[in-house]
Amino acid sequence: GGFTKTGDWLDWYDGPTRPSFKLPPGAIGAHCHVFGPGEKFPYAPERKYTPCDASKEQLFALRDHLGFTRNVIVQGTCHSVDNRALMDACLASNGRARGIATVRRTVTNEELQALHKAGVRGVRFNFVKRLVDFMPKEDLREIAARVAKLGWHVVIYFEAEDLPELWDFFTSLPTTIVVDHMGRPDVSKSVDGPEFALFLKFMRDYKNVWSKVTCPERTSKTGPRALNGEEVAYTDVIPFARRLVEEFPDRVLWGTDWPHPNLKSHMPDDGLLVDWIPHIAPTEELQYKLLVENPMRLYWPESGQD
Ligand SMILES: O=C(O)/C=C(\C=C(/O)C(=O)O)C(=O)O
Repeated sequence: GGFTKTGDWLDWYDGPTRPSFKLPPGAIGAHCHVFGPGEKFPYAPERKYTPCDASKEQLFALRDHLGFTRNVIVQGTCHSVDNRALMDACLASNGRARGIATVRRTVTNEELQALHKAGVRGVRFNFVKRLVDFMPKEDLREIAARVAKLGWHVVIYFEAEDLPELWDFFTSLPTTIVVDHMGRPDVSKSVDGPEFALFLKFMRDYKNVWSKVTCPERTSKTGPRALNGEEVAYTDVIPFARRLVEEFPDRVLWGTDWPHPNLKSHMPDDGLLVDWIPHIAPTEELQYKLLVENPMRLYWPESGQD
């Protein structure tokens, strides 16, 4: 167990525990990354951080160790618009991985077709300042309109305080929208406060908006071990994730976010992250929607059955 440190942030947790929570058959980890390996898939010169290498083989081994059947792999900003590592992992997965790519408006139709053939089903728009220099909104609108024709959706990553200014842009997108990490709520504020109320309004008023109830380790102030000694991790994030699961049971997704880029305070044991799921999805029905039905409908619709 434990972690080593390369570059400017912690490496992923080596030797994760086997979860005590039994994932339902067909469970899908709907947010993770592959990084490099750098000598085969070089990191983008314009990146704002250099990750540790995190290969498809290591991702698939973790998938099997935790008990997932499929993965959705999300392009990391450290690879920018070079989706080769993502495509390589999806193609190597025997249909068990789908991808979310990053593209510029100059992407050709042939490139989009190749991405689709590899298993890509969406693009990611990132509004986190420490990760990227933003693309112009008109570029993003054009990309969204083009990928909508492929049946793809748009994954958005932003910080809660930026939702008001991004509201008009987000609510004008023509596709399904999947929000990364609940829009990073400030969990020191009340779950019934005005800040999270805006996010709830986003999902209540726009039925095409989904959210990943992920990354408690990025927003929690109580940290990996509750200060109250309950031994439940990230207790301050549970009310936010649970509210979304219970109010929007058909529009939530979950994933480990392995290999957890840019974490500095600690590195979560992925097995313990899986054990967090029953705290936010307290019934078998909610767990099955979160982990199987919803991601299957969005990423493997052709498979019909779960
Ligand atoms: O892995 C995550 O989803 C979160 C982060 C990084 C990225 O998403 C990325 O570089 O693409 C972060 O918050 O640093």
